Amino acid sequence: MAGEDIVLRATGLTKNFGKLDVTRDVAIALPRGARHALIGPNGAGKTTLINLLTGQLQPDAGRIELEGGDITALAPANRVRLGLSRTFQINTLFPDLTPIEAVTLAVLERQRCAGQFWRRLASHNEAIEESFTILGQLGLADVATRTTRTLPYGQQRLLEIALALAARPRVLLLDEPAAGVPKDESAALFSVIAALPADISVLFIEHDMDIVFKFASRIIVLVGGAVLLEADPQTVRSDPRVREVYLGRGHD
Ligand SMILES: Nc1ncnc2c1ncn2[C@@H]1O[C@H](COP(=O)(O)OP(=O)(O)OP(=O)(O)O)[C@@H](O)[C@H]1O
Repeated sequence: MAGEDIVLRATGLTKNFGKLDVTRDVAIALPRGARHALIGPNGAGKTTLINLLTGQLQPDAGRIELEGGDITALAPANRVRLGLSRTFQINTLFPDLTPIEAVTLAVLERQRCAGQFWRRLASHNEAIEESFTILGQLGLADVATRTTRTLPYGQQRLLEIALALAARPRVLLLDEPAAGVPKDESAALFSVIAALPADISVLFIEHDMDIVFKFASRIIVLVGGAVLLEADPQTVRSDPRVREVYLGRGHD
């Protein structure tokens, strides 16, 4: 749309698994600083859409643009380099490293990719400092030197986000960031996500509607692989089609 600062845009995205249409002509536009939720019943195609955006899957048709550049054919690592990072539903951490070790390695990896790795010692000190800043943003400074496996699960999920932030993303795609976290801790986790730097655009998948309505500025509703509705929380909450999809399938 004219005048809007769209960071990530997908148009006509289509993906089939055999006879199953998992993604059907999907168009999304994520503005700078977005805190958008992607919701939909089980099997709606939410994870598949994230996998298409990040390059884990190739679409059968459609186009994906990051800051106006066509990234549709790029490998996931190249998309990360351009500023598109993600987290996964499942835990992907190294349990024996400490948060500061893990995030510093991720920062060094980013620098290596940018060809700055051989600035050596100064670079390493900067990487450690940057890592402490990232851990601080996520409320993990106090546990920076504890072994990851000893951290409460909510903090491990935040560490996943810290690792994604080490790539300095412009867009962060979070696939159920609170999966496995006790319900009373997930609001705290989402408060931290909401407070991430304002220039990072966030799209998150979340099943808990209380959380979605509290933390999303806009909501994309995916049903049967297609976008049923994209609107503000109030509009989504009162839309009869959305109520039908959820109430009709036993969700609250
Ligand atoms: N690699 C694959 N091969 C075949 N079918 C797949 C594959 N990945 C996903 N599917 C199917 O595509 C559909 C969409 O799956 P997807 O995981 O994207 O949904 P989802 O909305 O993320 O679901 P959930 O909320 O349960 O995580 C499902 O019917 C799933 O079984």
